[in-house]
Amino acid sequence: MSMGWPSARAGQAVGLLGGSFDPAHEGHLAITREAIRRFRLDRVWWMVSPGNPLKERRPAPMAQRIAQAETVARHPKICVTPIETLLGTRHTAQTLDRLRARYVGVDFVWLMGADNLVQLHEWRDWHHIVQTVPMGVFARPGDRLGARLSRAARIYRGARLPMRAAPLLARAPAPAWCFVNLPMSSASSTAIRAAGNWSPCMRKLVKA
Ligand SMILES: Nc1ncnc2c1ncn2[C@@H]1O[C@H](COP(=O)(O)OP(=O)(O)OP(=O)(O)O)[C@@H](O)[C@H]1O
Ligand SMILES: O=C(O)c1ccc[n+]([C@@H]2O[C@H](COP(=O)([O-])O)[C@@H](O)[C@H]2O)c1
Repeated sequence: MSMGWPSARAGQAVGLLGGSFDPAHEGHLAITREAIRRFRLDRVWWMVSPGNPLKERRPAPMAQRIAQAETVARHPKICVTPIETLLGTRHTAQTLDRLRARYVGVDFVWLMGADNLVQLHEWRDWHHIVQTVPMGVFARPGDRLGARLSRAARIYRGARLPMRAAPLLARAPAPAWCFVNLPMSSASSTAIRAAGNWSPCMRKLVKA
């Protein structure tokens, strides 16, 4: 398990999938594979969050979520990282500012599911986020319409790129975003927790 700083060179395009990963699942992997292919990304960092500022529930311990996410991230371009813990940040706007200062010349793309576009206007400094990083948004069951009608989508409708321009997203000046209509995955951490599947999966990991 790598708990250090992930590597990236100037000129590379790096997707950032921030999340609780409590636990990680096939939905995370599916959107990451699509992002790599459609946005021509060199790497995707799964940024395992110390805790979503809008969620009251405390997630499982960081080391446990990282270890489990690494078993799901079966792709040579995915790096699972606790980088927000290293940076000492929790809000995405601040994380992005720190990453840009540390990884000069790297083109970052923010990746998220449609459920997060629906509530993006509740995030701290959300206009700053949209205006400084291109974003790839992925359809999620139940959230497609809500995402289309969301405040962020309406305010920034002029910055939406058509799918045929997806290969240019990482190099596009913000604001710029793409909505990806992929075969949707109904996987969710909430469903896994509700089914009580987190603990058995960790027991297997501990034994291995
Ligand atoms: N099945 C999915 N389809 C599209 N996007 C997804 C899917 N699962 C997760 N995501 C996106 O991945 C990011 C990280 O998600 P997160 O770790 O919170 O998982 P989650 O399944 O949404 O968790 P929870 O159910 O606890 O809210 C978010 O931007 C989320 O929208
Ligand atoms: O910055 C904020 O205000 C903010 C509010 C809600 C969520 N986020 C980020 O959105 C990402 C997805 O969160 P989650 O819990 O849906 O996996 C994760 O990186 C969070 O830190 C960020």
